[in-house]
Parts: sequence; C-alpha cells; structure tokens
Amino acid sequence: MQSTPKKIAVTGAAGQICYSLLFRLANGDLYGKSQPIELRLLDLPQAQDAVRGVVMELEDCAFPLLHNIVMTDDPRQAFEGVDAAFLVGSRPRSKGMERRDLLAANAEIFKVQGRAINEVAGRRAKILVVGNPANTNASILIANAPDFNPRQVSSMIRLDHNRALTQLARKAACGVGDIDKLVVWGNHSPTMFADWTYATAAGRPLSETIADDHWYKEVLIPEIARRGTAIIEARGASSAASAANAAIDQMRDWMHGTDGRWTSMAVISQGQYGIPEGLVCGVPVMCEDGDYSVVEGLDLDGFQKSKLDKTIEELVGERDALS
Ligand SMILES: NC(=O)C1=CN([C@@H]2O[C@H](COP(=O)(O)OP(=O)(O)OC[C@H]3O[C@@H](n4cnc5c(N)ncnc54)[C@H](O)[C@@H]3O)[C@@H](O)[C@H]2O)C=CC1
Ligand SMILES: O=C([O-])CC(=O)C(=O)O
Repeated sequence: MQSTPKKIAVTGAAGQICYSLLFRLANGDLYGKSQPIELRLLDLPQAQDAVRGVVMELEDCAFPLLHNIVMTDDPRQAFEGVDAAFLVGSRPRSKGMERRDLLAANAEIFKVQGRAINEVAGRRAKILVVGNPANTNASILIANAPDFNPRQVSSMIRLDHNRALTQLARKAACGVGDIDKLVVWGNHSPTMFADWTYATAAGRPLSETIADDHWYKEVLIPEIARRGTAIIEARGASSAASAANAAIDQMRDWMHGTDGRWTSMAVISQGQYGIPEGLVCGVPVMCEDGDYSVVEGLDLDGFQKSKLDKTIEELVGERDALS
C-alpha cells in the first residue's frame, strides 16, 4: 500500500525557477521514488492562466508519484496542512525601483505568507525561502509566524555553496563529492563569503592542495558573489534550473540528513559567531533526523571576521530599512 501523499506548497508557480522545480519534485527528487506527493501551486491571480499551462504539462508527464495538484491564489489554501513549502515567488525589481522599495514590496508578501503559515501549515513543515532578498524575506516570515518554530524556516544559500564546490573541485582536480567542510556565510547577495578555511578534499585541506591564496581571495570569493549577475548577463534571465536544483538539495539534506558532512544553510541566528539574534544568515550546518545543527566553535581569523562583518552589516541594514 502506498503512503499518504506529502503535501508540498510552491509559490511563484508560473515563474521560471518553478518551471524546473515542479517537474523535479513530481519526479520524486525530494522524497524519493516511493513517496506520492500533492503539489499546491500558489501564484498571483493574473498568473493563473500561466499556472494552468504548467499544470497541463505536469499532467502530460504522467508522473506516477504525482497524486494531486491544487492551483490557487490564496496562501491559506496553499499552506493548509503542508509538509514542505518552497517560497519562490517574489517581486522582481522594476524600472526606477530602489532596493529599499524592493525590500518593502517583498516584505509585504512574506508578511502575508508568514501569517498564513502560522495559522494553517503543519507544525513540522519545512519552509525554504528562495525569493530574493531571501534572507530578509525569511526573517520577515518568521516575525509574522509567532506560533511556528523558527527553526522550521531557512533561506537558500545552497546555490552559492554548489557554485563554490564546482569551482574548488575544478581547481583542485577532484570530484565535487570529495569536498567537505566548505562554508558560505552570510547574505545571498554580493557580500556573501565563500570560505575554504576548513574545506577538505579526500581528507586533505583544500587550501594546501590548491595553495593559491591570491586565487582564493581575488578570484573564487568575488566570482561566487557575482555568479548570479554573470548568469543574468549571459542568459538574459536569472538562474533557474540551478536554483531549482539547489532548492531541492537544501531541502533534501535538511529532511534526510548530511551523514556527518557539512553544508551551508541560512538559518535564524541564536547569536553564534557574533551574528545578531533573529537575522537569517548563511552558516555551516550538519543535518540529522530532520533537523539542522549549526557547526559551532570555529576559530575565525581576521580575514574571515572582516568578511563576515561585512555581510552581517548588510543584513542588519536590510532589517533596519524595513523598521
Ligand atoms: N536564493 C537564491 O539563491 C535565488 C533566488 N532567486 C530568486 O527567486 C525568485 C524567483 O525567481 P524566478 O522564478 O526566476 O522569477 P519569475 O519572475 O520568473 O517568477 C516569479 C513568480 O512569482 C510570482 N509571484 C509574485 N508575487 C507573488 C506572491 N505574492 N505570491 C505568489 N507568487 C507570486 C510571479 O507571478 C511569478 O510567477 C526571484 O526573487 C529571484 O531573484 C533566484 C535565483 C537564486
Ligand atoms: O542574482 C539574481 O537575481 C538571481 C540569484 O539570486 C542568483 O542567481 O544567485
């Protein structure tokens, strides 16, 4: 007998990330090949025709695990009793819009969705915020969901982590799967800090294998920070398939564990590493039994501290711009 379908809400369902994400979810890439799912697709009223087209394509794939699809423009209907939610939909920056206006427009979306999650989502649901500015959107959501465990909310920093893994593996001529203990700290923005200090490949420190501090500081760190912009310039549109892939990677590791390995997640701070409480910030974590634990007690040198301070300062600025 098949188990009860897992209910997965996805917002921004008519958008380009979801055009990859939904098909991966329906294929069993999150819960595995024997777990049926129900998709709850949330988008704006004016996007419902486009969502209907995506639903027709999902149907035409005849995914055996996809038991039901719900289309809605009502967050409460989308989040009712869900097991997991990918919050992808957010407002892009339009002509003449300042960053502050963008923050405010998106804050409103995540306030409404936070309240709905607070009221109707399953108490053990995992909520992953992808829509930018992802970290601050997640903080807003948490602030508006006082009865929902803030540890059940994270924002996506995994795309940056995956981007850094590939560049490091290329430079060290090893497999991406050989690398452990890479950290991406901070905000999902150009201030993020891809940190190789603790990273190893097959047990050996990557900084020794690569032995090129100039490449690390002047090439790797800025390239990872600017990768999103480079993709927009090359493709004429922002990362979509790689963002969907990272969203599944982050959620899957959070649910199913990392087998003692580190990954990076943006989670609510409890003051570790001097990150102010309440900010949602990229940190090293390990996941086990459906929960994450922040890797604590790492010694940070002056360079690491200055990079971390800069990205924290930006997160504080985003928070203050909204208050
Ligand atoms: N955290 C990360 O690493 C990454 C984040 N992103 C961000 O993900 C977001 C989505 O990207 P795309 O799919 O390319 O954008 P898109 O513009 O193609 O799609 C966004 C969708 O969200 C919908 N939407 C807007 N407001 C909504 C609301 N209140 N409720 C439900 N749906 C709503 C729109 O109607 C649209 O269908 C953007 O903010 C983008 O910057 C993109 C790549 C990586
Ligand atoms: O830069 C953007 O707008 C899209 C994004 O977040 C990324 O690709 O990392």
